[in-house]
Amino acid sequence: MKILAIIGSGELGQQIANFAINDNHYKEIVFFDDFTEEKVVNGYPVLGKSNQVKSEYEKDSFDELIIAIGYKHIAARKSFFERFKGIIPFGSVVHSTSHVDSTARLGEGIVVYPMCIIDANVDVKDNVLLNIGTSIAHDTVIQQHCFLSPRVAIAGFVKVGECTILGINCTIIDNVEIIKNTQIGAGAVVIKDIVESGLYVGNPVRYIRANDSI
Ligand SMILES: CC(=O)SCCNC(=O)CCNC(=O)[C@H](O)C(C)(C)COP(=O)(O)OP(=O)(O)OC[C@H]1O[C@@H](n2cnc3c(N)ncnc32)[C@H](O)[C@@H]1OP(=O)(O)O
Repeated sequence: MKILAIIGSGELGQQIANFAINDNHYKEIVFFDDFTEEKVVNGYPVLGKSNQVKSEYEKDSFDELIIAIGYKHIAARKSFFERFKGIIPFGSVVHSTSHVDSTARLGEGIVVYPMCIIDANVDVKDNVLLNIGTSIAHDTVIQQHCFLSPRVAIAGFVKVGECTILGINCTIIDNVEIIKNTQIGAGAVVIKDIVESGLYVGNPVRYIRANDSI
């Protein structure tokens, strides 16, 4: 079994670390974090800042990398992934209680929390996080760096653009396309294409403002 490095030792990183160990995906965890001086977080060592990731990889301190930066900093999520792509191998954690159809494709660096369903021909691109109980129906594509909150429900043939944040319990009907850098609020219902990036809420969704987290 391998050693996983996680960038970000906050709550998200700690959750991913626990899934990775308790669900038997990795044998050890190490953190990198630009914002803590702690040497150990939740029992896992912090090896340094993000500028030490490459040198620690070269010293064999870990095997694979995952970015644990959440929806409040989605641009940083993307930028860390791009900084290390092709230099450090990305890992993934797909919780064993989730169902992934054999025809689905999962990218690098993805995290699938417990009790998710990823149906036939779904394409989840690199560095996407699916939070607990999210369902993605057949032939849907989730582009890179997206953050899906708990219990998001997506119907078939949907296209979600990169760096999109889907709020808890939102619903997207079939054949809809959502442009990149969009944020959808909690419990919202998307019934037609979203062609302008921004923040949307309600049922059916309405645009409220530009998206500050992108
Ligand atoms: C494991 C985890 O925890 S993962 C994270 C899960 N968390 C989420 O999914 C959070 C999703 N966030 C939301 O839904 C937030 O309400 C946001 C991002 C949509 C907006 O937050 P804010 O920027 O603080 O907006 P604010 O509260 O000022 O609301 C702006 C307007 O939108 C309305 N509004 C905000 N959120 C919603 C919503 N989810 N549904 C309907 N209307 C909403 C407000 O009533 C307000 O309307 P008004 O101007 O007519 O009074």
